Amino acid sequence: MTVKNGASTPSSKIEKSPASTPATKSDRTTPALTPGGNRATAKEDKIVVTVRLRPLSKREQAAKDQVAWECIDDQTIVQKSPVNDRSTQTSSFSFDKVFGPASLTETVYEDGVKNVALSSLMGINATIFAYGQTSSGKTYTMRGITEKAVTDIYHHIMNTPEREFSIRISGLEIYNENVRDLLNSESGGRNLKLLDDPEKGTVVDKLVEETARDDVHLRHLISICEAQRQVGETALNDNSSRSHQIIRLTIQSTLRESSGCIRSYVASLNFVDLAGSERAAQTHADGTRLREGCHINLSLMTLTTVIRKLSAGGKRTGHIPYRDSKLTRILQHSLGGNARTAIICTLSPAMSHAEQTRNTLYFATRAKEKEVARLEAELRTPDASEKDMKIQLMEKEMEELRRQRDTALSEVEELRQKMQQEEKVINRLESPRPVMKCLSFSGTLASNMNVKEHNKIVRQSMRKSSTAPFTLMHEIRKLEQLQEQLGEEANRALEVLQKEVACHRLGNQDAAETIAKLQAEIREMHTVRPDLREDEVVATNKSVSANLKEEITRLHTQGSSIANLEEQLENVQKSIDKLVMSLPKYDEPNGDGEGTQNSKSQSKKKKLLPLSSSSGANRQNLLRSPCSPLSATDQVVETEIENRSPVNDGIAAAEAAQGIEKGTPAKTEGTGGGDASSKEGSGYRRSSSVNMKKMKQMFQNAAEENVRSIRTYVTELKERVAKLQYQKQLLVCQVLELEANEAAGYNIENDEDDCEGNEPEVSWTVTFKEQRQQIIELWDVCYVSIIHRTQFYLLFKGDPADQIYVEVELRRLNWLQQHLAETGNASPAPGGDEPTISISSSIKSLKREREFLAKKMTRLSPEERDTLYMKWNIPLEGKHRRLHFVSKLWTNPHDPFHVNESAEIVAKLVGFCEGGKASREMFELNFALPTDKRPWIPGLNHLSNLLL
Ligand SMILES: Nc1ncnc2c1ncn2[C@@H]1O[C@H](COP(=O)(O)OP(=O)(O)OP(=O)(O)O)[C@@H](O)[C@H]1O
Repeated sequence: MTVKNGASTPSSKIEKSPASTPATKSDRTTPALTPGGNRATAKEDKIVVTVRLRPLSKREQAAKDQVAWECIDDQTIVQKSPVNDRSTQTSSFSFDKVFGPASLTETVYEDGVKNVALSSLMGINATIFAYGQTSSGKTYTMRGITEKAVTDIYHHIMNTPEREFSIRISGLEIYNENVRDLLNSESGGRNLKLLDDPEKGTVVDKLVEETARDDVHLRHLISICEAQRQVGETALNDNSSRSHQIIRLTIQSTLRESSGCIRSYVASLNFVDLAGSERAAQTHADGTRLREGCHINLSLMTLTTVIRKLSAGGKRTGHIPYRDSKLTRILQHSLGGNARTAIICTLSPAMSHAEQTRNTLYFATRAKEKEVARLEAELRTPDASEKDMKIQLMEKEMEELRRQRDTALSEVEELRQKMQQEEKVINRLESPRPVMKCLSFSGTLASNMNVKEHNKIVRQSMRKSSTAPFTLMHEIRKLEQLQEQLGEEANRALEVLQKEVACHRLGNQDAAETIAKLQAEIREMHTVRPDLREDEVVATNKSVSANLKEEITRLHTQGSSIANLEEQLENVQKSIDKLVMSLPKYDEPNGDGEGTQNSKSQSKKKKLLPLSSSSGANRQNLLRSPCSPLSATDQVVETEIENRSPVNDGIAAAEAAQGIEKGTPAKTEGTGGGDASSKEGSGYRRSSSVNMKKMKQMFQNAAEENVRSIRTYVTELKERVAKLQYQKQLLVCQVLELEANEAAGYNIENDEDDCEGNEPEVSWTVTFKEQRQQIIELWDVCYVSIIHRTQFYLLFKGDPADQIYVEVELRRLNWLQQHLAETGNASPAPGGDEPTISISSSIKSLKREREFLAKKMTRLSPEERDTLYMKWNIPLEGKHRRLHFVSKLWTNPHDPFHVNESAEIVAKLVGFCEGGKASREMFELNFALPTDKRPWIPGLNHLSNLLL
């Protein structure tokens, strides 16, 4: 925070009763801190308070109302008063900025709001309030401000290609302490509940939150909120001046690099258009007495009280009544803590409204006092710049923690050895011989009693000095054990799995090669031996089929080992989960910057999983996994530095407040160590200056990071297993195709001929797109299972390694299409073992599948369902809307957007879409189902029969 010295504000020269204004109050104590703002650049303030004076309205002009206020410079507004006015009321007010009647909203935004609003892009919560009496211009100002903020936000996004942004929006209105969703027209003004979330604070239950696709979409959603509020106005008459509107943007951004680091910001930006302030003022005018018939706006009153209490700053203010109203509960984190706030107080210039205007200015003054109080409190610390330096030191120390941890561990090791030696010395002292030796050696001890006393003192002093290292060592040993347990278990399991997967991959490669060979042979037969007789072709087909069958049998035997493999993967997953559960949760400071002494039960939990030097081998193994390109500690450091959420800042603040000295070992006193402690092992003293709590946190983070990387690795393994399974099934398809051709007496079409004409330079990407589109269209005409489509679509996205799957799927579908065309609606062969695939059986299967998915719609919340119904034009009041909705999925193969969305929805319904990892999780899920539970995949009925 830069503080400019000096200049008194212009207001101090004009004020009639300076003592009553906050400006002079501050001037008296710390002249550099006038709220008017020469003190500091507004952009650095946590609360920026500005006022905007609108022009006289037409109505006021018509009523010949007089202009009562004047902005004499860009920070001061004064009341014009008749010459003979002897009132002692304050007539001059100073703020960060004062905007006169000619000011544009753009200027108000640029000078009073922009910096606060844009801090939300850096992970700092920000709130913009418009406060003022009815018709003073709150909505007028707030609309323009919101519009400009949206423009700037998207401008920033465009200019920050290295980060990926996501913006979510929600809107609500608080009227008469009822919370109404402004984005959900169907809620019919339902009062939403407020819930206390231990992590997020107060949350509005069932509030719709939409993700904005782009700026146009975001503006559209904002306009829906505005429109909803207007609907409410008509229905509730006067509610515009009594209701508060909050539009909340949640802005999240992540660095687009595959470093595996979290490196993300998330913060909310609230635009709050408050109710007319005269409601609160009326009640104030009467003290706390309720005026009969006048409905008091509880939220606004509480907001005023909260601001007043906060403005008492360093003085003991006691309880801050955030919870007394819905508005202050919802905005609690934006009013206190590390959030940034801009308050725009809108004023009518009319003489007839002078009193209300004055009340608004008092409110603005109190709000600014809050900032002044904060700064004063900051200045009361011995040296503000020293505090800044401490924060910087802390940040630097984050980088050094890894090194310090290693140093600490090796020092502990040294200490342990030293102590062992000391123990030996003690033992020698306790035994008779060493006593004699000691006696004879020193020659200064007069009696046996003296020797005993001496030994006792030595022992006591050694034990005292050893208390802290013992505790630390004990702690570290426990951590090492846990770490080793995790490392060994995971490494052992992974090693086995890696081997098995490699074997299976080899086996399947063999199979693929066999097919390729067989196909080549067939091609040869057609090209080299055109003279081949039909019966010879059939015979050859049979042998091809037999070969493939052999292959399938082999794969089938592999099936059980794949199942084993999956089981083992599950076990690894479970043991990892168990270990993760056993990881202790460390106390974290709360948002108010106070170190939370978490519940006793938490503090009783087991301690940490460190990466200790002695478990270096395990650590190396774990970190060598493909998903962990950075060392865990690097990641922790980066995450902590990047993630400047108020909570994290709170940690730093809390520690600063507790006066934790970092990197200044000499100042730290060992507990119970006494002189002996301070003399003994300076190495340990250095390590003990490292904040133990932080060090533990580092260990925990590192261990968790390892677990995460193992998890990712296991997920990858699972994916590979799923692909192997799929490959196996596709091979079965080939046999099926051959058999069908054989039964129909066809020669095998050499589809490879199609490929021969392809220019080699045609890129796989282009081919993939074309083939996938063909596949999508064929799925549609063949009534293929939509779960299968979803799986395939999400799993095979154009990776060159997918080529074989895409080609075989295309081939299978071509065959299926032909087959369906030929069999038409043929019934199953009477007495036949295998059901014939027909159009009607496929349609039936598909219908059953849609019914199954309709039931799965319960996986979505009612709000999610309603949003989807609206989007997909399903009447919300329809009786069978779930089925109606599901029946629309995967019905338009020509619309890529439709296809993509259908796939995502189906994936979600089946339950493998969480965390946006549909493609990873979905495949295994499908194959995890017993084949008899997946009867809807045409063609796979055959396969399962063959496989069983
Ligand atoms: N700075 C301004 N310049 C010109 N006209 C303004 C300005 N501010 C407000 N107005 C006009 O004054 C009228 C009242 O403004 P607005 O509706 O924004 O007030 P409000 O404080 O939101 O009122 P309410 O509390 O009833 O919602 C509107 O017609 C608006 O166009």
